[in-house]
Amino acid sequence: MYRWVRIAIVGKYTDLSDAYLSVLKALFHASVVIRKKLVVDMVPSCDLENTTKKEDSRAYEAAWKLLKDANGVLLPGGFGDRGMEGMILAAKYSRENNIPFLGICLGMQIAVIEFARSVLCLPDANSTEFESETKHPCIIFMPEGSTTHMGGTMRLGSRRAYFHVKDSKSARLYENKDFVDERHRHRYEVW
Ligand SMILES: NC(=O)CC[C@H](N)C(=O)O
Repeated sequence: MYRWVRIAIVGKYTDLSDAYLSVLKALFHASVVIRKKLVVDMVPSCDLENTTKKEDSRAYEAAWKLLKDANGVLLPGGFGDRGMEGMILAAKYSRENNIPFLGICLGMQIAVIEFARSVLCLPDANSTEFESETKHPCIIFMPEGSTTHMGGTMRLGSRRAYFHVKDSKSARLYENKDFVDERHRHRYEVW
């Protein structure tokens, strides 16, 4: 048993202290339940990328060390393509090394893109948020949204999601209920 639990949050807003406040609070509550001292390392996703390796090798090494020292990796939400490839690298590293991983919002979409690229052998797989003409769109703009209006196109607030696979890991987390109502805040979804 470790006394500590080290979680790496790999995101693009790591400079903004309150950007991931709710995630930090949730991690803290979870650490109390499992009686471990929580250590959170903020890893700027851009720093995991090859461009940083060339431009600032110390930042690159530091980011990878934090990722490799983590007991768990959390990819939080976000918008736009900056730092996206670094998040994909973090998802790939976690999957290939069996590191407990949680992707929230954008983080979950990133995990889907990474799986499509690495496991389904679709190297061009992407979200249309980052590459509108991608050959293999696996995250797409939601049909109920509008491509022309920026305001009011977000799926916001409570939405019902049904579990199609009984006794899956996520269903078990919700005590095998038939559905859950969770808060949403996004424009894109898994195809
Ligand atoms: N909340 C989020 O992380 C948003 C994810 C993604 N940018 C979308 O709009 O779907």
